[in-house]
Amino acid sequence: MTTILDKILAAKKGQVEQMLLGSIPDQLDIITRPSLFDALYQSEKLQVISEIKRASPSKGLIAEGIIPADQASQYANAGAACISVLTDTPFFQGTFDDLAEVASTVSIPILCKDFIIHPIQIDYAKHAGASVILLIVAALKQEKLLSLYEYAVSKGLEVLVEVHDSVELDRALQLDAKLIGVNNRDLRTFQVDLSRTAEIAASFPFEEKRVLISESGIWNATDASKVANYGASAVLVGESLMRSGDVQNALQSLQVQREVITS
Ligand SMILES: O=C(O)c1ccccc1NCC(=O)[C@H](O)[C@H](O)COP(=O)(O)O
Repeated sequence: MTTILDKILAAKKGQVEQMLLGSIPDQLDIITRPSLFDALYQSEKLQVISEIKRASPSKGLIAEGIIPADQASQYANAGAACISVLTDTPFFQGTFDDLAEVASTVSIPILCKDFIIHPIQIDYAKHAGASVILLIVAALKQEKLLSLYEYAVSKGLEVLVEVHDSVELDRALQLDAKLIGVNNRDLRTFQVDLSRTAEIAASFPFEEKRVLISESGIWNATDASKVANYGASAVLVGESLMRSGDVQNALQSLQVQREVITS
C-alpha cells in the first residue's frame, strides 16, 4: 500500500531535482540563534515548539492567508522555545520564503520542517535562516540518515531526529542524536495517539544527555501534562495553535510544570 509518506517522498525527489538544476537563493544575514537543545534540556516547564502550518494532508486547509511573520511574533511573544516552519509546498502549502520571513522576524531557534532526503535541502534551510532541521528516520536508510545528520552538523545546524517506534529510536541513538522527537501521528493512517510518546519514553535513555520531544496532536493542558509526565521536555504543536484565536493563552497553557530527570 502506498502511504502518504511514500507520496510525499516521491514528490520530494522531483523537487530536489529542480533544486539541483537551479542555484541556492542568496544567504540571509545569519544571526546566531540560541541552542534548541540548551533551551529544552532539564527545563522545569514543558517547552513549546510552535509550528507555522497552513495546511496538512490529514486536515486539508488549516489557516488560509496567514502571515508567517505575524504568527511567528505571536509565538515568540508568548514564550515559544522554537518556531517550526513547514517548507513543503504540495502537501502543506509552506515555502522557504515563509522560513526566511520568520527568520528575519524572530531571534529564537527556527526549525525547518520538511522531508529532507538530500543535502541541498539542508543548504536551502540554512540559507533561509533555520538553526535546526528535521530528519525523519522512517524516510531514510541508515547510511543516508547518518550522512545527512553529519552534513547538517558540519553546517552548524542542530538536528531533530523523528522516530515512531523503538526500532527507529535505536536508529536515532546510533547517530548519537541529542534531540529526538516522537511523532504521535501515524504517517500511514493519520491516527494520533499520545501513548506513542509513552512507548518511546519507556526505552528512552533519559540518563544520557538527550531530550525527548512529543510531536502532533497536542490540544490542551491535559495533553501537555500527559506527555510531560511521560518524560517529554517539549511539545511540537501546529494545528491547535494555528486555529487558536488567542495564541498567548493557548501556548502558555501548554507550558506545564515537569519533573526534571537527572542522571
Ligand atoms: O499533519 C499531517 O497531516 C502530516 C501528515 C503526514 C506527514 C506529516 C504530517 N505532519 C507534520 C507534523 O509532524 C505536524 O505538523 C506537527 O507534528 C504538528 O502536528 P499537529 O500539532 O497535530 O498539527
